[in-house]
Amino acid sequence: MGSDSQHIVMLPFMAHGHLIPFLALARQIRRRTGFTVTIANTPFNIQHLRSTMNSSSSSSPPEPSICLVELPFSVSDHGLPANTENSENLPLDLIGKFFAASTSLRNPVHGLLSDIVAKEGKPPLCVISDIFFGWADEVAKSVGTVNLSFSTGGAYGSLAYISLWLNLPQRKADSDEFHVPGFPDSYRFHITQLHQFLRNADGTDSWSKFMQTQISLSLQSFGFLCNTTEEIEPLALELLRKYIKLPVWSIGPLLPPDVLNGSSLSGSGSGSSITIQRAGKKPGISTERCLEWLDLQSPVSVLYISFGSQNCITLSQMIEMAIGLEESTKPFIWVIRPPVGFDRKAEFKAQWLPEGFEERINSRKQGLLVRNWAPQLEILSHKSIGAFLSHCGWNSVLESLSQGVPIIGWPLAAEQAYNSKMLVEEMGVSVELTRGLQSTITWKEVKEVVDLVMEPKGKGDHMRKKALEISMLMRKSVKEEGEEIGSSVKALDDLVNILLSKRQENKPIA
Ligand SMILES: O=c1ccn([C@@H]2O[C@H](COP(=O)(O)OP(=O)(O)O[C@H]3O[C@H](CO)[C@@H](O)[C@H](O)[C@H]3O)[C@@H](O)[C@H]2O)c(=O)[nH]1
Repeated sequence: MGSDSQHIVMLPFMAHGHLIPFLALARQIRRRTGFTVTIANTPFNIQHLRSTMNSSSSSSPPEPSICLVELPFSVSDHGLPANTENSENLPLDLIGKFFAASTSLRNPVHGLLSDIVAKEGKPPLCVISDIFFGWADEVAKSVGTVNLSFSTGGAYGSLAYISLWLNLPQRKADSDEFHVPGFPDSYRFHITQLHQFLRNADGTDSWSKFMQTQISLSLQSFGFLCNTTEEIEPLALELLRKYIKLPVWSIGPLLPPDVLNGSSLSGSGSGSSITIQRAGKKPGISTERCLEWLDLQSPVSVLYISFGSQNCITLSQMIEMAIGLEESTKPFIWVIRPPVGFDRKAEFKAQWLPEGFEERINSRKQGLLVRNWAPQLEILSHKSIGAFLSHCGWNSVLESLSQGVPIIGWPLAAEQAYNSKMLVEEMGVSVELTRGLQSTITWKEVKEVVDLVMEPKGKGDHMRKKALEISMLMRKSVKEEGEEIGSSVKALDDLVNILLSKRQENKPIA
């Protein structure tokens, strides 16, 4: 597909779990089409994206540039403390304010799109906006283009999230288990799978109002993009299409190119031969140190533990987890963030863990604690990794499965519990340890599940086999050359062709 001086504008929500796949999609569009791609966001997040892109270009072949535009956004105008332009540092009680504040980007986005029209003499080919930015549809239409709503989740998780917020079926349920519109009758969701915001929602509270408004507006878009593939979520995509009544292009998994184009998988991972570019955030440990530590471990023996870019567990849950890990004697890497209720930027404190824990696991060479941020993809792609204890954020799920690594789920927020449900019930690549912050998990339960998955010739082997099959399907879906172009690459080509032909016909496409 040749360059045709077209321009696409992308609007991610201000959270790492959204910025990362948006950037991957921007790169994919740029590589595949040569179009100009602009990502617009608040100043902090633009700086983050800029440093991610700069750090990638040092060892990879140079990539065509993506334009980054800063939109004015003042946290104090919205009653938010300093340094909260990204969800990572927000305490739970301010998350609602943060979401509400995001609607203030509407006018700056309108200004940006109008400037593009004035400068280029035509509107951008399309806007691709986060599902939380439902207002972007009207803004796109007002300058004569279309909006595509992009869910950075998978198809199953997105459908559950959309339907739960729009219908609040738990309100009408007469038991803890209930049906969610859009899913077959036999699929039951449990009240404990809903985050407290959703559990408390009654349609009049501020969360319901935000979610119902933004999701409904998003569903008026020209189409819907989903970070998944036809191969790994065929049924969920069918259900999603039927439910939202919009064309859905599945253009994932959106991962750095080397992750899926790298050397063939062996065992649980592709080994450290893959160079994966991340950053923008400083790891709490150097990648070299992590890989050196992993090199000392046996293949498929290490448990990697992380709860993503913004979630953390409670102090008592951390203590039980630590005891369970120590008792299991299995090697592990654990990304430690301040427990719930502590300052999100607090320095690591030994009191968060049982007395002498770090010294003991260091002296036995059993574990490695990483403060705040780990080079996750590099870790997951190392051959010593046997499983990932994860909150089931969708990027973590895709990254884990792309490396054939099975999952121990501990969903905490957003659509994570629905992802976890699918990983267990549909894909057979995960066991759920527990869910939520209310869970009174004990160290014995931690040890039991870790043993179940990590013992050789145990359940983990079966899950690993399934995860490896999924990783192969992912590779197939992003194949860019040869006779069999992958389904996700075709989906992106198809979308671009539709947008271009509408424009050439000079038909109004909104
Ligand atoms: O120490 C860390 C922690 C995270 N990451 C990266 O950060 C991203 C985290 O994304 P994800 O696993 O999806 O978790 P969240 O940051 O929690 O993502 C939010 O966005 C996702 C996509 O919409 C949703 O699925 C989640 O529920 C929502 O919490 C991944 O790419 C990780 O590789 C690191 O590199 N190092």
